[in-house]
Amino acid sequence: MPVRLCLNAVAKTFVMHLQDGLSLPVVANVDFSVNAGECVVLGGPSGAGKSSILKMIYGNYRCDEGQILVVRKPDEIIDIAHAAPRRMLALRHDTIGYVSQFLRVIPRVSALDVVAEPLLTQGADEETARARARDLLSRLNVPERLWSLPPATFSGGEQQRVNIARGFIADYPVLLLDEPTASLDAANRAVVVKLVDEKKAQGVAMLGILHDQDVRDRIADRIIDVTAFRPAA
Ligand SMILES: Nc1ncnc2c1ncn2[C@@H]1O[C@H](COP(=O)(O)OP(=O)(O)OP(=O)(O)O)[C@@H](O)[C@H]1O
Repeated sequence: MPVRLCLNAVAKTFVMHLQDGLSLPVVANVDFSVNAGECVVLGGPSGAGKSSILKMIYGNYRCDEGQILVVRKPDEIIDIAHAAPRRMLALRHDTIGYVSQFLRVIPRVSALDVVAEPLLTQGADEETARARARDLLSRLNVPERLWSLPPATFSGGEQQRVNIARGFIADYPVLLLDEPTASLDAANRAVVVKLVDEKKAQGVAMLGILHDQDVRDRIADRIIDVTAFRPAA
């Protein structure tokens, strides 16, 4: 399967401006790639830099060195490390999705519309987007009586499942999974495993952080140990 995401010699150092410019090197020489149709999981102990790598790929953290190459179209490869903010926004719109456990609640927007929105912005018609949103909410066992309500008052677990539905609904060639199953029950963890399998079958390249050993064993095609990228002392 073709490569969709490739990190070359990536490095990140945090500079603490309020602490006399103290510098905290987190990762260096990060080299790996993710192919279409596979799910790669970042492993390693707490503080090793897994989230920092994911955040650099999504453009939340600046990448200090190296290249983060993503294939947007067969003839368009973009280096996220040097992408302008506008280009990064375009990538988030059509190329890279991010599924986390936390829902950013939008006031007065129903759960159904929160879930349908990423597909609508990718150009799907309203009927298709809402049908897919209903399907995902129902698969993730969000009670139908909640679909027309804004998720602000939902329980933590319900909000999390709305967020997962929102993360999986659109058709991104690259999907970042940031602890998507944290605190889900076994039945809903199994649904997420199935959703990941379906994305693999569609050729989506996924990179994740998953502390849940059982889910990791079921979805990881490869585990990359981030301690290998520890900066030299
Ligand atoms: N915005 C930031 N400013 C300063 N230091 C940061 C920042 N983000 C992360 N770090 C530091 O970088 C190191 C790696 O953090 P990161 O969250 O990437 O690790 P992780 O492997 O994802 O850990 P965990 O498994 O606990 O989530 C930590 O020492 C953390 O304190």
